[in-house]
Amino acid sequence: MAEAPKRVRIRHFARAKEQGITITGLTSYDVLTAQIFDEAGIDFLLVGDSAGNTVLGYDTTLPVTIDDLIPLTRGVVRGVKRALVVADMPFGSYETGADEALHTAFRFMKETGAHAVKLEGGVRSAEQIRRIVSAGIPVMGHVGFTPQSEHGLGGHVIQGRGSAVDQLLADAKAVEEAGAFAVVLEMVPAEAAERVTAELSIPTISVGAGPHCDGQLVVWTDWAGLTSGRIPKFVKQYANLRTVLFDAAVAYKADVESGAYPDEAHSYSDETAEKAHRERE
Ligand SMILES: Nc1nc(=O)c2c([nH]1)NC[C@@H]1CN(c3ccc(C(=O)N[C@@H](CCC(=O)O)C(=O)O)cc3)CN21
Ligand SMILES: CC(C)C(=O)C(=O)O
Ligand SMILES: [Mg+2]
Repeated sequence: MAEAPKRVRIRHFARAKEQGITITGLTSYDVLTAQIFDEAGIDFLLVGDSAGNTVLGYDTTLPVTIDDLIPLTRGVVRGVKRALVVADMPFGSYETGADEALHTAFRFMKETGAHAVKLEGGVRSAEQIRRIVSAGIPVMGHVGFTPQSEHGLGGHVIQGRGSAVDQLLADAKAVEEAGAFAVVLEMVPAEAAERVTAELSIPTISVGAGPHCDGQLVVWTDWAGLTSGRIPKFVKQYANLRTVLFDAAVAYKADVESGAYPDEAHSYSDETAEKAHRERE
């Protein structure tokens, strides 16, 4: 998306699709990364329930609660001037029906200042999306591989292969018809994502869904080389923060143990001694 908008709004998502301008998103879970990504011109920040993996150390997103995500989302909102902030609704916070979904969306909007919410599921979540949108809250959909149903789907399985593209398309269309302003396609073949993107009027956002979507999104800790262990095949690494921080920690420990840190420049002294020191210089 061009730098132009002062603040990214859902109309800029629609305009980007019309004009063929690609939308860029990253996850964020704290104020410092939000400031950096916002200054870099990233169009939207998702405070993902992937925080379960990246912040809280769980193996899946299933244990993540609304109360876990609210303070993280608040931090991200405080860090942005331009980017649109999307709050991810966690597992167990919207599935029982439209009332529960709207109640959860209200909590995120009132308690965090986020600009939109996201929830997983196509046909099965259409009533929830419709109700939240009718209350004036923008919704981002999420179809294809939906991590909150990882056990139901039987693992990290690519969705929409072969004839399963029909179900993918039906889910994406249900999200669009329910009033969502954009839809995430996660872990689907590039050809299937291309077809969905062509058939929808709202922008598609790829998470491992190839180059033909209207936007791209990635979990920032994977992309920056901070995540330990395996990262999904679709992630390209743009930095190696794990090595940067490891080397810094090793150097710091060595300096502390040798007495090289803290030196005079990084210590306070008595005021009068400090003044005398300055006068000597
Ligand atoms: N750190 C992180 N990155 C993510 O992309 C992410 C999360 N956490 N948590 C929520 C979901 C879960 N997602 C995932 C998790 C794992 C794979 C993965 O390991 N995929 C394998 C192939 C499948 C397998 O063998 O398990 C791959 O190599 O792409 C993909 C998406 C995407 N989301
Ligand atoms: C992977 C993205 C789409 C997500 O839902 C998350 O980060 O929680
Ligand atoms: Mg999520």
